[in-house]
Amino acid sequence: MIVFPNAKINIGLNITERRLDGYHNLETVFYPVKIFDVLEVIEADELSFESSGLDIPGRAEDNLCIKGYHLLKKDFPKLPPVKIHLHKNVPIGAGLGGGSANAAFFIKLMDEKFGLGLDEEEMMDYARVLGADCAFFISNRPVFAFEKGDEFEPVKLNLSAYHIVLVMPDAHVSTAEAYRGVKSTPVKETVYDLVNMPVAAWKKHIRNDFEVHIFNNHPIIRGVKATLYERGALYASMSGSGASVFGIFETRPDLSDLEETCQVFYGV
Ligand SMILES: C[C@@](CO)(OP(=O)(O)O)[C@H](O)COP(=O)(O)OP(=O)(O)OC[C@H]1O[C@@H](n2ccc(N)nc2=O)[C@H](O)[C@@H]1O
Ligand SMILES: Nc1ncnc2c1ncn2[C@@H]1O[C@H](COP(=O)(O)OP(=O)(O)O)[C@@H](O)[C@H]1O
Repeated sequence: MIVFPNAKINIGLNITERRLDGYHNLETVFYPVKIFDVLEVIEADELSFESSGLDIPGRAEDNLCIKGYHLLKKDFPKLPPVKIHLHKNVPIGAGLGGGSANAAFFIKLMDEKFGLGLDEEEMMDYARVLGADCAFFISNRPVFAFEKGDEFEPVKLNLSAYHIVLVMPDAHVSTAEAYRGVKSTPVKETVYDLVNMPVAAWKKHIRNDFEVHIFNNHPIIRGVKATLYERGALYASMSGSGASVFGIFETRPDLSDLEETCQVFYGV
């Protein structure tokens, strides 16, 4: 069975407070975008994981798909071993939730392939164990996310009339690095309401709290955002903890100069 896990972008990201468990409470809107990995699972004699495409840092046994398998196996001991092949295309350390999407799609695939009978809420509970933004990819619809980024409220947001461009500069930001340097600030207006404004008004109101210190550590990312605005973006922002930056345009911009140093995805 083959599925195509997609990426997400964050529209607004406010870190509202540090929690007693070491995590942070946040507010953001998760929006799915059309950049895809390919994930194939077949029944096999033993459990295995292999990948092609982009190199995934870390050991195969730490891959979120394998972690997802062990998590399900605890509750479904009769699950047979599987061979997992992941073709990695979504940039890593990009703030695009690629690993989380793989894990969530793995859970959905296993549920369907082996008739586990899980409903959406149950699959989201498994996903939450694997990563804060993992549960979003179970429903994979635009949501306002709060608490650790793993509680959701649906939002009516449709950006299909726009041309979204995603730029991945030659920089890598780990989620842990991003949270270590962030300053939490209370929100005056919630992004749940702010996304109802016209996209052209977002620039003045919607911010990503990680940008301040990540731009200082990685000025190349600040430069990409500035370029997107110069080329006519209605709104541009780093996604999640970076390093990718997205721009929302009315029409496809010319970013051929950026393509020399960055990976550019048009029309996502
Ligand atoms: C920053 C965000 C924003 O959408 O996405 P990415 O940029 O990674 O895609 C998410 O909060 C990333 O969620 P996720 O990548 O699932 O994080 P996890 O694996 O659960 O946590 C990695 C580390 O980040 C920190 N962390 C994560 C989530 C959170 N609400 N508070 C935190 O402080 C913790 O130090 C944790 O050990
Ligand atoms: N299936 C996977 N795809 C990508 N990264 C994975 C996966 N499983 C585990 N990881 C680990 O998660 C880290 C973060 O990956 P990713 O989710 O792509 O980044 P981000 O949190 O910035 O969106 C990687 O450095 C890698 O070590």
